[in-house]
Amino acid sequence: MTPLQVSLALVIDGGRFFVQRRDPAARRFPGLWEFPGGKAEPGETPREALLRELREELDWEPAAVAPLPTVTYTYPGLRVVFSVFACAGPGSPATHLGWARLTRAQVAALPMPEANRNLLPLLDRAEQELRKISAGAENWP
Ligand SMILES: Nc1nc2c([nH]c(=O)n2[C@@H]2O[C@H](COP(=O)(O)OP(=O)(O)OP(=O)(O)O)[C@@H](O)[C@H]2O)c(=O)[nH]1
Repeated sequence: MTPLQVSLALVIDGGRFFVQRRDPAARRFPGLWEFPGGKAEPGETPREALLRELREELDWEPAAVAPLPTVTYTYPGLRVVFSVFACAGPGSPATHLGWARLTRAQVAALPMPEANRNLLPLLDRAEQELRKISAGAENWP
């Protein structure tokens, strides 16, 4: 099974994570909550796919991006490799979907696609990793 490469953003502001609600008419996971992101196109790196999806979905560009460990999850007939990034920056993501900025505990209580249970431990690391790059790197404003 060739895995699907998906890039996801844990967008953090004030200790809260940005989540959006899938279209209730979507074919897969209608009405469930998810992190912004999507499938990589051929030839794209995970980071390029992330930035493109954020631009397309949210009209937003993160000022800081910290890679987190990759998570693999197998749905019936579909293996997905999630490249997860902690993201932060000024400005407000804009989406026509329902959205919210929630604490980790609130995110954990949401109806989400099954794979997202395996992403929850990364929420604890996300802020820590962003702090590291803000301490050392030039990609923080
Ligand atoms: N963006 C996003 N995708 C997720 C999450 N959790 C999860 O299992 N996925 C799955 O990862 C894939 C993301 O691809 P996508 O966002 O480009 O796809 P899509 O839902 O628009 O189209 P699809 O209906 O063909 O799956 C989907 O299969 C989606 O169901 C999540 O939190 N965020």
